[in-house]
Amino acid sequence: MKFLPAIKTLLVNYLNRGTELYDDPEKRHRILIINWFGMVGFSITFILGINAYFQNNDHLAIVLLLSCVLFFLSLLNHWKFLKQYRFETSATLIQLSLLALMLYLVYSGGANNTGPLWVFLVPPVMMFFGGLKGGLRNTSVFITCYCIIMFYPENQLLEASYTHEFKTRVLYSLITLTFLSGYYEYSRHQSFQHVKQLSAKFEQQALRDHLTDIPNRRAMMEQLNYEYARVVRNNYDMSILLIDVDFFKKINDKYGHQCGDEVLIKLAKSFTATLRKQDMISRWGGEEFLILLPHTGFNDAFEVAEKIRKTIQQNPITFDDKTIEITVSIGIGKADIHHSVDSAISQADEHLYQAKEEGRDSVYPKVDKIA
Ligand SMILES: Nc1nc2c(ncn2[C@@H]2O[C@H](COP(=O)(O)OP(=O)(O)OP(=O)(O)O)[C@@H](O)[C@H]2O)c(=O)[nH]1
Repeated sequence: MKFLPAIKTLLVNYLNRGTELYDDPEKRHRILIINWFGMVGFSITFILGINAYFQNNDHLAIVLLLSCVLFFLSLLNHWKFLKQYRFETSATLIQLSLLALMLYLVYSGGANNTGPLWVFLVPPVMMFFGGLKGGLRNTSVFITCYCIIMFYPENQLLEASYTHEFKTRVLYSLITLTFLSGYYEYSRHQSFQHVKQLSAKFEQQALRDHLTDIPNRRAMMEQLNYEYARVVRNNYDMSILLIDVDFFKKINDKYGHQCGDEVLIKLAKSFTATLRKQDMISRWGGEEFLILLPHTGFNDAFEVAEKIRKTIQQNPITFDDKTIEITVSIGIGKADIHHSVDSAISQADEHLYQAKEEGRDSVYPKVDKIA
């Protein structure tokens, strides 16, 4: 029994082969199905083919072993083209092999006239591979072919012989199963879409600050690293502004925490309105905001910072009929091929400290202090 976990790992690894190449869950699902059905189809047709051979049912043995080869080829093609997403061809090949095999079993009766019992595989497998639309289309084509073979006048298209009741019962069951499989596929798709939307929403929420509804620190770190990769590639500058609200504790103490929250929301809006489209603002933490200015050197960053400082200073915030004078201090940091994102953040932090030391309502360094 010790080998059971090893077999399980082997099977899971086999089934997931190639799924790691894609992020899209739909593609991963399709790869999983091809791996799974390719293996099941290959094994079953191989075993039944050998069995038919030993029972001297040569025709059936040939058809089954031929299908087995087709399943194997589709798997080979699938693995070969995994990275190019050309495994659609494999999916089509598997479906065609299955449909042809099923029609042959209906026509010939298979082993002791039990062949038509396999046709119940068709609706679920077609839905798995083709989704609701493709599955319904392929199953309808199959049912039409089934009807032509089974109900052609005087059984001229049949090698086996079945009773009329048997043919119709199989047909009714097949149609019922088609509806059930279709409904199952529809619900699966709906739940899948729902989960996808939810996870996109959560992902979005995880990157936004709940209070101000601007990107949070995590989102900013992602963007800083993304932007820095471009800085290194193209050898240009980028600047960051670290903004801190002056004496914010006093606002909370004097007007209450709710007012403090409102001030932060309005400040976030004001910063956003002042910036260019390509700039990005984030709530860095508490009463601190960090702005990313791509493609911007110290001089231009200073101008932007001054504009922000003056706008805040000249536009007091109103809350419950009270007018609250606000000022901010801003530290500038610069990243280039020699200075990483982390060093730019530390620099902005030091400069913010200098701006506070200068008496607040200030930007540091000043243009004239920039070498
Ligand atoms: N209302 C509100 N207050 C916050 C929030 N986050 C942080 N604060 C408050 O912000 C205040 C920051 O105070 P300090 O770090 O002492 O700084 P300051 O009063 O702004 O003084 P300086 O930075 O030196 O000008 C603290 O009282 C925090 O409780 C928030 O989301 N909402």
